[in-house]
Amino acid sequence: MSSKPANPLPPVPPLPRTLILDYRDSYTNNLLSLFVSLYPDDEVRRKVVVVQADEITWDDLQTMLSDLDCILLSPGPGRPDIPADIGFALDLIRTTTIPLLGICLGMQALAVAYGGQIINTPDLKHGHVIPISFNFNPNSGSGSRSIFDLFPDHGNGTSDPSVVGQARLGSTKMVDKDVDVGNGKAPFGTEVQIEVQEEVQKEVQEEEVVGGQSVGNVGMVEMVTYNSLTVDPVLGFPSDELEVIAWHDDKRKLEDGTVVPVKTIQGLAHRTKPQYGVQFHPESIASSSGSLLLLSFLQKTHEYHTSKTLPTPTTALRTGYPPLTRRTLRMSSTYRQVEESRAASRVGSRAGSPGPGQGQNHGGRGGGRMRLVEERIEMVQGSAGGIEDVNEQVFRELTRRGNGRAEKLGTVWLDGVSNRAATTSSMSIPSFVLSYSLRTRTVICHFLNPETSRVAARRLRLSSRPAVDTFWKWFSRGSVELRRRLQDRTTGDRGQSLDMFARAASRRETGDRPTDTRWKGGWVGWWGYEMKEESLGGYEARTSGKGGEDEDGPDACWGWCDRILRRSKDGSWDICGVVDPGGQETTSPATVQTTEEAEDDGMEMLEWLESLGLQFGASPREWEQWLQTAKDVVGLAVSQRPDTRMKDRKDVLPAFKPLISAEGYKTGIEKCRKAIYDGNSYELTLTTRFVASSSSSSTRVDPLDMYAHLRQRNPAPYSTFVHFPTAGTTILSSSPERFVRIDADGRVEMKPIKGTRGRVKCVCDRGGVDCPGKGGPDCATRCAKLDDEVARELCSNAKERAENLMIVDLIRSDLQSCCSPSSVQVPKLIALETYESVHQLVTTVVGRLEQGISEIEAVERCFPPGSMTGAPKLRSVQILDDLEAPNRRRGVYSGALGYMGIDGQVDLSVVIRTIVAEYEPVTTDTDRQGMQEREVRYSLGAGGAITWLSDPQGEWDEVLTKVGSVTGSR
Ligand SMILES: C=C(O[C@@H]1C=C(C(=O)O)C=C[C@H]1O)C(=O)O
Ligand SMILES: NC(=O)CC[C@H](N)C(=O)O
Repeated sequence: MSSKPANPLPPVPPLPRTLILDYRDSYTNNLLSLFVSLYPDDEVRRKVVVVQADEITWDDLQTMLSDLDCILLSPGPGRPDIPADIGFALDLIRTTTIPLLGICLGMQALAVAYGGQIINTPDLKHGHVIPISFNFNPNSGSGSRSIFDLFPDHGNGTSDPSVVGQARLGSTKMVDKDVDVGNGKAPFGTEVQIEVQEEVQKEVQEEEVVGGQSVGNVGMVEMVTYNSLTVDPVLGFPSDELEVIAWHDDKRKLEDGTVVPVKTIQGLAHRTKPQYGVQFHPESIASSSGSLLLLSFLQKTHEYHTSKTLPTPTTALRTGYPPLTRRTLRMSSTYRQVEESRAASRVGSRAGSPGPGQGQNHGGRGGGRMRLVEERIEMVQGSAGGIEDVNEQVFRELTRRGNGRAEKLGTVWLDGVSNRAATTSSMSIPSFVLSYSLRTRTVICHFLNPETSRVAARRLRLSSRPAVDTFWKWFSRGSVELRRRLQDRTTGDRGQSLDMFARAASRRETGDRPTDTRWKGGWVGWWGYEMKEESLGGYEARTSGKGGEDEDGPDACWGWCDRILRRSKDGSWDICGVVDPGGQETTSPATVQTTEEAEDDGMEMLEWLESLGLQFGASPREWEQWLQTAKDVVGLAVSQRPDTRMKDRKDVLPAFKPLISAEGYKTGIEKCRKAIYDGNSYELTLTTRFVASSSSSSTRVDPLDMYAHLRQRNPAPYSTFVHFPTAGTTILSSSPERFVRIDADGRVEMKPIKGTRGRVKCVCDRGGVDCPGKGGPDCATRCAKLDDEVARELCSNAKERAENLMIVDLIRSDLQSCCSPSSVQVPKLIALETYESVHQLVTTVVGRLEQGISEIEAVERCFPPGSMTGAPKLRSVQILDDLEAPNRRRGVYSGALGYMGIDGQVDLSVVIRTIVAEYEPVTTDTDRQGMQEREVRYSLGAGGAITWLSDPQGEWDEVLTKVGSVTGSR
């Protein structure tokens, strides 16, 4: 093969005003990536708008039409012949005159609008890259009915089929024969079809052998498909109206088992109107030449608007198109959010939309004068135990010294453990804890009454306007406002004041990476899976799915941690946190109401917390005390002999039992496959839970002992211990999966995992009789080799790669809703990562926050984690709500756990491989004594992504492997 340089990009027309109607597909926003490959971000933001199809009416659309130059109909779940799925699209297709491009569901709608029928595609394969053959017109330009005219290497007289595969924008093969396919004369799916297909294949082969000039009009390109349904090429195919311009050589299994070749329609064009459709997904990260397809459509759009036959006003657009009007832009929820946030930040010190009373109390209690401070303790790891054991000792010692605060309000340990390298570890005791219940729309704040040192609780009902005020929005506004108060810091009289904001601001301009990305204090806690009710557009909560009373733990819970003890990778320790030079030691009891009954309404977060007498930073004296405590704690721990309890940790975990049987889970898998077959989902992350209770164990085990066991036997990058007794919840996590990390300068990174294999481990030294390497002197080497083979198989497994790709495309689309469009990139696609007990396929997706979007809003827009839902997210989540034991919530499992720092940094894991301990909340001193007696319910969620190709037994085994990585039972 020669190495001719890629074709230059064909001329790009002025960007027409484009409406993308989103049918709640989780990929639609990726179309923006195609636009920004051709036009600058700013222009795309002004001229391209994504609107949820179910949020506008046919009448709304009529009023928008004069503001639009072309329309894209997105992919989506469901069927184009079901009105509830497709809305007014069929009317739109039949009546509109402006250019229109339908993608997947959108193309199917094009066919149905003109009388076509929808059937199941013969060979369901979601997320696979398949070859697409297409027609093109060598003399493209007006009159051509194909939107493949620009595909390499066509139209510039340099067509050399032997090199086209290396062209910049994708791999394409050309043949030199004009084959008459699918234009109505030789309908698809017939005997003739098969002959045609063979003929095409022969031509392709001959062409490759001969390697001569391509003058013909059939090309090939590789694209990703996500469809279960397809346009029937034979029955009712509206050949008077539509022409087939692309197809895939597929196969269909007949009832007698024989497999026959068939073609599936992959591209359509209207014979007279500027309307086109493609069945594949040009916007997928694994599709090639998607931008060329869009460019071709936009060229056709421009040709249409500059055509002499059209009325004058349209012809006048020859030189460019105006931006969309604000009214049209406001139909997009992303636009509205960005606009609101920007307006709010222009108002001055206000963060989000000001709520009632916000800002009235800002001058109080040291507001605006807080500083981030960091001080080294200079204590390096001692000789006792391994480095990780020292961490544990420090944590235990810190808990003991918490003056009862740890016992009453809780402890957090952002651990992160690795067997391979030393990691950082951060510990803290919250000064107050917020928990939120979706059912009552109430936030409860637990804190210590400074007079009595007892736990006090105050409730706040969010305003009665759920659409306007969600916990996400309330919390985001308050947190942004809190962050603002750090901005005017001056350097402290002692210690190093971290001028995070000055640096972050300059980094935004220079693009440098922040140097210190460690946690510096702020919120630690979790977003439970059910918080999707307030984050996922279009979601309708099941009324019966809220669980019984005993299941009613908080849906989100965040503890404020302003004093942190941290260990660096080199083993040294430091303290870090927020200091409020004007802060006071005690709060005037007169300002604090501590009764459970007191309930506030609709106040903004800061205003409310301050009315309770709470502070966000330590006073200088408290900071001194903190430094002393930290020194003592670390000093003692590093000099101590290892705690003997650490030595023998066998069997500290209770025996977990599955909530449903293997058969029950497999029935769920079949239901998932049915939903996929029907076109309602492409992939569903089906989960279940394994449960245990303290009453079922013979001896009561302290959750911290359990966690200590877990961090040793299954070290994971997101190992975390969060203990919030007032919320009745303790979390023991060994999650390997990053949900989202956001740097202080707005860089976002998500790392979805899909594809799991248990590792092969030599167990000879543990007296294993059934060692996979069969024992003997070379057993360890044999096991390592087997382990390698397992990893290799995983990496090349088409089904696992497809599972990963589907989530990656979904996550790219999630990020497109909060990041600037051209910043969303995939630096690492489907890479192997190996952990203590499993191999995983992991992808890295990055972006940069759109100005005006806060980090918590970004988390909200991506929540719940796509790897726990499947795709498309909304429809899949609704299906899973019904499938997974309808009376149970997923709770903490499947949500996000970690920190949201005061400096704007966020690091959250996906809550998997995690034990959640739940009990009656401990809120009074009497209760606390009773805690030893109270029953603790432990649960461990596990599941996996189900696709059409799933094997039920294999999937159940995968669930057991995941559970086993936590319990050690496998
Ligand atoms: C559902 C779980 O894991 C999810 C599913 C995975 C898979 O299907 O391979 C991998 C990681 C997680 O995103 C779980 O661990 O419970
Ligand atoms: N990605 C899509 O748009 C899918 C369309 C349709 N639901 C199908 O399964 O065929």
